[in-house]
Amino acid sequence: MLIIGIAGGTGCGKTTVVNQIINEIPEEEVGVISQDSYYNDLSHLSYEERTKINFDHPRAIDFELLGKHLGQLRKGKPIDQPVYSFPKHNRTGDVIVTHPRKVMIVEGILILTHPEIRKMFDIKIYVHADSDERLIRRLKRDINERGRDLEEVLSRYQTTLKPMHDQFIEPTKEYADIIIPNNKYNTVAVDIVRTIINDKLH
Ligand SMILES: Nc1ncnc2c1ncn2[C@@H]1O[C@H](COP(=O)(O)OP(=O)(O)O)[C@@H](O)[C@H]1O
Ligand SMILES: Nc1ccn([C@@H]2O[C@H](COP(=O)(O)O)[C@@H](O)[C@H]2O)c(=O)n1
Repeated sequence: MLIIGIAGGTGCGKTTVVNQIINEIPEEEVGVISQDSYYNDLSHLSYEERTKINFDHPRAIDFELLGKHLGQLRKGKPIDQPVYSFPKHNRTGDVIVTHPRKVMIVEGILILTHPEIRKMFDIKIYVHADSDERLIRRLKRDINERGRDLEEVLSRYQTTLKPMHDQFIEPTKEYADIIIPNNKYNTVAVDIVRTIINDKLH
């Protein structure tokens, strides 16, 4: 099994890059795990309390469960990947049964911050886009798809997102084997990663 970790700040285009990479790979050959599925279960908190959580700090992630799941996949066992709801700021209680594949891609802002998780990746990729570009993308996406408004996104950006990005996320670029510049769609970089994967598959 080849496990590829894809990190980078919010809105840099991780999900988009992953979708471009797996686009032409048969479903039974590749699997995707999103770090967002591993936000801590916050069912013990009220909705109001959950809105105040710093979701950009490594402590917000259940790395223990993520590590356990990656270990199970390596051993050829399927996992129950939790389903996350951004509008509810919590796990939904549902799971997606994720089967081990020859290539597993793990994507998320904080996945390279954790030493044990980092060690589990055969290839580490960091997707870079400038912070103004990421903020614009995040605004549009969170308003259209994640049930947020302008005030929510900007206030989260100023209070937690930007400081956490500078403190925890951007520094993990140094661990990357490959850095993908993604201010514009980068088809060349996507093709290179696809070639590496195809090499593993055939
Ligand atoms: N290279 C790009 N140029 C313009 N928009 C992009 C690009 N990559 C992604 N987007 C858009 O930006 C938003 C955030 O991208 P997404 O892949 O969800 O980022 P991430 O997973 O890193 O948070 C999405 O609406 C997506 O369509
Ligand atoms: N309830 C939540 C949980 C997380 N976020 C934000 O999501 C971002 C990470 O996801 P990407 O797809 O953008 O990589 C992160 O910056 C958190 O602020 C949220 O808004 N609400």
